[in-house]
Amino acid sequence: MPWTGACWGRRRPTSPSSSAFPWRRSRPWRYRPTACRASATTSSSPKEQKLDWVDLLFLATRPAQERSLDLWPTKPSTFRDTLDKYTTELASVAEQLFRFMAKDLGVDQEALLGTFKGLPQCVRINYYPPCRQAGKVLGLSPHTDGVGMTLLLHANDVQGLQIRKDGEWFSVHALPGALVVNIGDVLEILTNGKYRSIEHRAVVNPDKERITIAAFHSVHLPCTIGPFQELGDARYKTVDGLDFTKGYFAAKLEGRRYLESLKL
Ligand SMILES: O=C(O)CCC(=O)C(=O)O
Ligand SMILES: [Fe+2]
Repeated sequence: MPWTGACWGRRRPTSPSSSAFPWRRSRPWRYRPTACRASATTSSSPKEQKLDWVDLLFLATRPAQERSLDLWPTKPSTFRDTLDKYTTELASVAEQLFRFMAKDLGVDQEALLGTFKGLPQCVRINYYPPCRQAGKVLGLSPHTDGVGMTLLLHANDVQGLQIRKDGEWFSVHALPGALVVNIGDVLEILTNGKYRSIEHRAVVNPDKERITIAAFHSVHLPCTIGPFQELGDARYKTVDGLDFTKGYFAAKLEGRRYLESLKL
């Protein structure tokens, strides 16, 4: 997403120790409010407020000058290099997918790619600890991604992603090692609703920890986000890229979906 820097986030009330996240032993939690979404799930009353059952590490990975390397873990020693290589490969996958989509839609490839110029990218590494009362918590509450496209890897092949269709939740059974491609709000606007951004959430496993890596591919700022003219009468307002980002987070904090307000 179009944030910069990095953050250490803690989004659940208790925090059992874990060998999967060695940096947790060496550093206290650190927050950079300007660089992360550290909000808890919103609800009508603070008493009912629930926190997501997830520990997360959020890092800006592209463009390279946006990286806050001081916040990139140094343990294991392969972490930085591996993340660098992995995210570089993912950016190429995202570019190819954007090209295929443009071809499929009959819109100019370069115009579509121009919105994502330089392939700005952030990564969110999610660690969902097991929870005996899994039915009472959510790993990640329902949301849509405020980006073009998210590539999600089930790093330890434990399932838990669900999508909402026609008001019902369905489990996604990701193939081992496969990337799940999530369409984000920006692509829904650009494609005039031909590609729909999907509402999703993560549930927690009672016995197994779950680790996922979400790579968000967001717009290049400054830009404007609006439907391609080739795709018929606009069904969404055109909005400035920065205003979109602000609107997305403001609405999210209030438990609303910003995209709805952009529909014509
Ligand atoms: O971990 C998952 O299954 C979903 C992650 C996700 O939706 C996100 O990080 O935005
Ligand atoms: Fe998501």
